[in-house]
Amino acid sequence: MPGAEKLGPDSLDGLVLVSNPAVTPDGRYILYTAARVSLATDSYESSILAVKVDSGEQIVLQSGPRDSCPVPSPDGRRYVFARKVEQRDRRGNKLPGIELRLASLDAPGASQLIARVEGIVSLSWSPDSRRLAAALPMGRPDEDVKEIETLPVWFNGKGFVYKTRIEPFIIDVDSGIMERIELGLNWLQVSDVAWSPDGKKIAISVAADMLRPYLLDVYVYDVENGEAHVVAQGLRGYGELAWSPDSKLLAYLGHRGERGFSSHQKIMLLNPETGGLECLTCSLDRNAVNTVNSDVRFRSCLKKLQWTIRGIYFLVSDSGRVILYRVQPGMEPEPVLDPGEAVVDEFSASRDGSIIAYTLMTPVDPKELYLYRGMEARRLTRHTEAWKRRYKLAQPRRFSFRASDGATVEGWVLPPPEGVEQRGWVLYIHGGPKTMWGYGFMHEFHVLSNAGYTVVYVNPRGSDGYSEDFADIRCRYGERDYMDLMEAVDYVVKQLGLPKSRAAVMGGSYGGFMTNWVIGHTSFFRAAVTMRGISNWISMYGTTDIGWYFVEDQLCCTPWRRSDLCWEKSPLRYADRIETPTLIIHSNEDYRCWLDQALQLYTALKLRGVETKLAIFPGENHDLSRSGKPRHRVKRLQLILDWLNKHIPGARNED
Ligand SMILES: CSCC[C@H](NC=O)C(=O)N[C@@H](CC(C)C)C(=O)N[C@@H](Cc1ccccc1)C(=O)O
Repeated sequence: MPGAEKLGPDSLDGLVLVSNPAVTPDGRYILYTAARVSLATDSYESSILAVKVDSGEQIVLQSGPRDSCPVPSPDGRRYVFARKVEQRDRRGNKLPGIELRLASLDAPGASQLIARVEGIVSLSWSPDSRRLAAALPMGRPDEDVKEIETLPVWFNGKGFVYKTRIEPFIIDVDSGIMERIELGLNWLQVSDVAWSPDGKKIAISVAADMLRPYLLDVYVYDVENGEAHVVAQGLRGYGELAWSPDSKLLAYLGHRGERGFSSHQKIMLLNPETGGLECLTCSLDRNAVNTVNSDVRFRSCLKKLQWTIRGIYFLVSDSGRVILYRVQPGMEPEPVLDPGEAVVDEFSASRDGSIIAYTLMTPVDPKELYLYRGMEARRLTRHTEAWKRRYKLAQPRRFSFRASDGATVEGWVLPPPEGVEQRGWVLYIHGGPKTMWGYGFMHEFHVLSNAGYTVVYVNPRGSDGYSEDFADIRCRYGERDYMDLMEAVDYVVKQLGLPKSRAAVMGGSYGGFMTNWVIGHTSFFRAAVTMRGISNWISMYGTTDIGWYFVEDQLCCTPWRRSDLCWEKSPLRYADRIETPTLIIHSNEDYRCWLDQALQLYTALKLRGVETKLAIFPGENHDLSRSGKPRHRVKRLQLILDWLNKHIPGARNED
């Protein structure tokens, strides 16, 4: 029976975010994190729980409130986890602080501090369960005047990183003694570490070229003699690594940059002896990672690929769904767990691959923990059930249409729930551009739909979930992607009967860029909300964490090479055409798309007399809508609703 309460902005309160399903290698326990959103404490209160696979019994391992990321040991007896601690330097600047702790699965509660670190990028147990390979960020910014000689200066979610190197270590878990693995590099950012099953080697993927940090080299470190040698160079992508069960081969998650940052992530087989590389998933022509958008996720430390005796497991984004796949060298990739119109969000497999723990979500179900065994899927938790019972959630409907160049474009409409009067509708544009809308749970969409707005969300060209060619809009931002979106608008008006005069457009990041672009090219929409967006590619280039290489790759220009193109593709260039009332939302620590992007648009609209408002969220970053402080998230949603309600009048008979 659906509940009667309206799902408003503050319905975030009490929602439990289930994440990090980590099965012990022997398949006896599944450890996971449950984080409760609390408006009272303005935080995510996270604890670590476990389910006994055989009995289904649930155990609280760490009651929190800031514990997450359990990583079980190979012998299945212990686990390490992260405890967030508040740290400040002498001047009171906030510093990220993590305690890496060790606990026993037989004695819930008790835990022992291993190390106090600034973050954890990657962890991998030694097969004897006595040591950990770790990639840890080292080096803090100057407390007062920042004296900077490197790039990037800052990084979204991390702050000033100009002195940070991400270095590989071996940690003895019982003594806490940390030993640095020397790779002989001056500047390095390790992205992953993987200890081989025979215990002899640690594979490390690392960026060593400060000006091209997207280029990754793979090293193999010999644990016995302490020597490291390069086995592959100049790879790209996520850089995650997994050893074959016989410790002879490596699986590498990434690509060779065939289509720059528009390339699909692929599972590549790397022979560390010969340096030979073979693509195992190219025939799929789908991205071998999960890129579906959702705003109900919590920190997870699970690997994105895992090699068991049954093969290499990984997720695939496909037409809004996320499917668990497996591939064996020399064979074609095969789906293992296709959830239908749903998303397998994260997974882990037992050593023999017979047990798979995963989280699953649908557009109307926030994430819960599931178990897959013997071809059967079983739900193990019900953390979100009571929350769900309070509200009425509408079901989205999928549509597709043939774009003017013949391609098929997919989208969904989420109407208001039964009994809620339709006020208007919103075209909501996703970020990336290489992410996808689909079957992920979007709390924000339900807030809009409960307020009477049908949400229209479309995967235009540039999106993920389709072929690599579909995702590749390099040098052509604002062209085919814009046409797909406006053709979708035409479709929902003509075919689905959405009212022409009560439409708004909104989006974040690339979706914020596109919102700015849309209002500079049409006055169709009554209101716009642009969030964490881009208005000027020239200033974007040099002010952000990834700007200097992402802009060149995607826009094909720099401020001094083909700058005319950067400017031609900048929404600010068309500011004199904008008539749409526009709410601009930005965070003052957004180092992905810096605040100058919002300020320039705001100033232009103000001077031109277009109705506008700028909301700056202090202490928040690019991820405000997904992991910002709960009260800020509520405030943000309220601002959006107020703007829509003001500019989309409920004039029902206008069309
Ligand atoms: C180093 S290449 C990856 C860039 C990245 N793409 C991921 O989707 C990205 O941050 N893109 C921005 C726009 C870009 C700065 C022009 C973006 O649109 N981000 C999206 C996607 C995203 C989703 C979840 C977490 C991070 C990014 C957004 O913020 O919604």
